[in-house]
Parts: sequence; structure tokens; C-alpha cells
Amino acid sequence: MSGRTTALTPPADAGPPVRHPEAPAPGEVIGAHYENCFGCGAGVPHGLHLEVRAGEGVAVTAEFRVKEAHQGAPGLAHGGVLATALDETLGSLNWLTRVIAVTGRLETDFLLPVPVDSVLYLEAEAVAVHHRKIYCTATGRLGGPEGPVAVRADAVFIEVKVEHFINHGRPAEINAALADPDQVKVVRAFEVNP
Ligand SMILES: CCCCC/C=C\C/C=C\C/C=C\C/C=C\CCCC(=O)SCCNC(=O)CCNC(=O)[C@H](O)C(C)(C)COP(=O)(O)OP(=O)(O)OC[C@H]1O[C@@H](n2cnc3c(N)ncnc32)[C@H](O)[C@@H]1OP(=O)(O)O
Repeated sequence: MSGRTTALTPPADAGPPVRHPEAPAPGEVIGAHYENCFGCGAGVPHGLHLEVRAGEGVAVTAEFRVKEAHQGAPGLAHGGVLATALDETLGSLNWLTRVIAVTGRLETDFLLPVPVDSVLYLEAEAVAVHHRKIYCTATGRLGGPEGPVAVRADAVFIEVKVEHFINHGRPAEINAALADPDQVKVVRAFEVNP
């Protein structure tokens, strides 16, 4: 066998995800990783402005209120926006492992329509790690933690170095990010072995 596998099921020799000793405490709000992130940044007027909280183990929760700017059909959230909310919540698991990782694969099920103004209660959990691959899963419930599951996703994130962004991002934004002390603080938090 050769070539990469993008399967969403961890291989038999995958290990458990490990919570970093300095991970935010359960219940603590995890700040935005980048001010101009469409998922979590305060600097994006029509962004999702997701507020993510650390959970127990390697898990997080988040809330997303659907706005008019997020519509696909009249009065309903766009599926791609909902996938983004799941992706962002899953990406926030990085903060608990202190591993920078990007989405390699995201498989989403849309189970119920999600109206504008509703609040999607999101939960994400890392389930296994195999070398650079992190297997994780997320749900979005309508209205609150006890609401019906409207969307769900399974994903594989791939660990990368900070150079991934520096080498591929548009220089204007990369240079601005590297000149911003708050952003540099975020990057430092991920430098386990500087
Ligand atoms: C200076 C400013 C820095 C700012 C940022 C700083 C810090 C960030 C901190 C915190 C972040 C916190 C939160 C983030 C929250 C949310 C963000 C949302 C997440 C996203 O929205 S992020 C954007 C979308 N995302 C991409 O933009 C990825 C584009 N893509 C690539 O950049 C490459 O494609 C890459 C790197 C993925 C792999 O490339 P590569 O060459 O490094 O790896 P390679 O091919 O060797 O594969 C190695 C092993 O991964 C497996 N593998 C590969 N590809 C796979 C796939 N697609 N699916 C499943 N498995 C896959 C192989 O099968 C092999 O596994 P095996 O060895 O077992 O076969």
C-alpha cells in the first residue's frame, strides 16, 4: 500500500489525545487565535464571533448565534457557514493540546435547518492521535446543550509548524501578525520546544 490515507477512522495503533498541562481550565473562555479570523475574530464584522470554552479532557464548547449575514436560504443559515462553525470549534481543540493543526478533512452532516437568530450550541472533542493526525468530532445543537442535534462533523486535523502560515500566508497579513505582540503571544503559547 502506498499514498496518503484520509480516512476519518483512526488506525488501530492510534493513541489518545493528551491535554497540555497549561491548557485553559474547564469553563475558561479561549480567546481568538487571530483577530481577523472569520470564525472567532472580533475584527470581522460579519464573522461568526464564536466564543469557545475549554471543557474537560480534550474537549471544547462554543456558542454561535446565526445572523442575517449568514443566510443561505431565506431565514436559514448557509450550510457552509455551519460547517465553518464546526471547523472553528474543532480547530479550538488545538489550544488544549498546544499543537498547531490545520483541517485536512471535514465531513459534515446537516440534520436540521438552522434559522437566523437561533443559537447553535457546539461541542467538539479530540478522539485519537496518530503521528501528525488528530481525529476529532463535533456536534451543533439547536438552542442549547439539550437541544436537538442540527449538524455534526468528523474531521482529521494535521499538525503543522508555525512556518506553515509564514510560508503560505499573504505577506501583508503575516508581517502585520508578526508585528502584533498579542499575536506573537499566541504563537509562543504553541512553541513547546522553541
Ligand atoms: C504568524 C501568524 C501565525 C498565526 C497562527 C498562529 C497560531 C495558530 C494557533 C492556533 C490555532 C487555533 C485554532 C485554529 C482554529 C480554527 C481554524 C480552523 C481550521 C482551518 O480551517 S485550517 C484551513 C484549512 N486547511 C488548510 O488550509 C490545509 C491545507 N492543506 C495543507 O496545507 C496540507 O495538505 C497539509 C498540511 C494538511 C498536509 O500536507 P503535508 O505535506 O504536511 O502532509 P503529508 O501529505 O505528508 O501528510 C501527513 C499525514 O497527514 C495525512 N493527510 C494529509 N492530508 C490529509 C487530508 N486532507 N485529510 C486527512 N489526512 C491527510 C496523510 O495521509 C499523512 O498521514 P499518514 O502518514 O498516516 O498517511
